This record gives sequence, structure tokens and C-alpha cells, in this order.
Amino acid sequence: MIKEPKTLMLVGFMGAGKTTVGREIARQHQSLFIDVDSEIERLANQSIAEIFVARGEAGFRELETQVLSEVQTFNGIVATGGGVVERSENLAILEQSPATVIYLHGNLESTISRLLLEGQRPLLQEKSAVDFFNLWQQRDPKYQRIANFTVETVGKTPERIAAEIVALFSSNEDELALLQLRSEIDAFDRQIFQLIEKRMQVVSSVAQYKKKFDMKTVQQPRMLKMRELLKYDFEDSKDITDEMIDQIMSILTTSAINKENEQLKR
Ligand SMILES: Nc1ncnc2c1ncn2[C@@H]1O[C@H](COP(=O)(O)OP(=O)(O)OP(=O)(O)O)[C@@H](O)[C@H]1O
Ligand SMILES: O=C(O)C1=C[C@@H](O)[C@@H](O)[C@H](O)C1
Ligand SMILES: [Mg+2]
Repeated sequence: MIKEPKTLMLVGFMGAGKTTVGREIARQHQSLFIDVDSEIERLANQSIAEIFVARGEAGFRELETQVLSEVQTFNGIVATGGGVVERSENLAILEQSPATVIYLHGNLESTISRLLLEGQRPLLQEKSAVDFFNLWQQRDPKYQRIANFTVETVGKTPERIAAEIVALFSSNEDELALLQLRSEIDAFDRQIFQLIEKRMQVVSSVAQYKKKFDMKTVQQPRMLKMRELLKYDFEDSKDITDEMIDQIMSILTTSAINKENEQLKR
């Protein structure tokens, strides 16, 4: 059971949101928060980037292990650094500590775009996209191994992720299994709606085109063709039935037609 843990450790790839979500859990749950990277900077009196330059990655990892062993019994939320799984000493600390470990799982694409916006991680400067992909593949099973619970973060706001984690505190073992699955479903739902939002933006551009060339909003052959192609592509799927395609496409096309009519004032 994850019941009001004394220590809650967040692990995950750099940029997964450990620091942001950790602070938010502390705010929602009124607990203390500590960030391993910030503690390392305090200890060395240097920024992470400066530590990497002055002591190399190996020197940074030494400090990381030192701080991790100190915070393993911290009474509150601990955001670890993305590379905490790089050293076997750290894995042993996390496996043996009484802390509850939560893996913030995302996808490489959204994580890299966030990191590029920030541009502060030393490893980001020196690694190629392929290196990053390999690092992701190599670290992912390690985060999984040490985690008591994995939270799917794709498409969710930090507030939403934090609320999901706070909800775990009062759940028993059986409920946790269900919450784990629901965390995945919620992430898919958010991705589906984000895609629908993007689809509607394209619909807007189609409306402009139709206005320019004085075309009708509803193009019946096109509507039929869209469904026909989807049914063909998913004909082997047991879950995506023709009926489901008709129902979902009906909602999507009705919303699109309404939007086009509104834009074209028809
Ligand atoms: N769920 C989210 N949705 C959108 N943006 C997010 C989300 N989580 C984090 N971010 C943004 O992504 C960036 C990286 O987040 P954060 O610093 O919390 O990652 P981290 O896991 O602590 O990384 P590191 O391992 O490098 O310390 C920040 O700009 C933050 O605002
Ligand atoms: O993923 C990593 O190896 C790192 C992540 C950051 O949290 C920092 O600890 C540092 O930039 C290294
Ligand atoms: Mg961080």
C-alpha cells in the first residue's frame, strides 16, 4: 500500500517533470520538497553545468550518490536527477530504502522538445538524438525496476499528475493495480483530445480554402471515402469495429462541419 509515505521519491528521464511535479505534490499535499540536483548545487556551490565542466560527469555522479544517500529518509517529496539510475550504488539505495518510488513516464518526443526549450541540461549539449534515444532505452527498464508505481505523464499537466499521485496515498494494493491502468488510460485520452484539437485547426484551414474557391462545406464522396479507408485499414482489428468508426467519424465530421459553417457564416 502507498499510504502517506514518509519519503516519496520521483524518478524518470531528464525533463520528465520530477522537479515541477514534486513541487506541485508538496503544494497539494502540504509536505516538504527537496530536489537532489539543487542539493548537489548547494553542496558544490556551483551550478550543475559548472560541476560537469569542473569535475566531469563522474565527479557529478559522486556528489549525486552522496546527496541521494542523505535524502533517502527525507520526510517529504524528493525529486531525483534523471541520471540517478546510472550508478549501481544509487539503484541499491533506492531498492533498499523505505521510500516509495514513483516513475514519471513520458515519451521521448515531448521530453526532448521541453528540454530544448530550457536548454540547460549539460548532457543535452553533448548528445545527439540517437544518443538520447539509446539513453532512454537503457534507463527506462531501470526506472521501472526501482519504481513501486509508474505514472503516465503524456498530455497531462503537472497539476493533474500531482493530483494522481496524491490520490495514491489513500489506496490499498488492489486499488493501486486499477489506478496504474487508469493512469495509462487517462494519458491516452489526453493524447486523443490533443489530436482532435489539432484536427480542428486543420479544419479551419480547409474552411479558408473552401471560402476562397467557393466550395460547399459538405463533400459527400469525401465523407464516405474517409470512413471506407479507415474500415479497410482496421479490418483486422477486433477492437476498432466498423460501427465504432462510424460513430467516432460522425462526431468528428459533425464538429468539423459546424466549425466550417460558422467560419464561412453559412
Ligand atoms: N506535465 C508537464 N507538462 C508540460 N510541461 C511540463 C510538464 N512537466 C514538466 N514540464 C516542463 O518541462 C521542463 C522540465 O521539467 P522539470 O525540470 O520538472 O524536469 P525534471 O524531470 O526535473 O528534469 P531533470 O531530470 O533534468 O531534473 C520544465 O520547463 C517544466 O515546466
Ligand atoms: O539525466 C541526467 O543524467 C541528468 C539529469 C539532471 O537531472 C541532472 O542531474 C544532470 O543534468 C544529469
Ligand atoms: Mg529536476
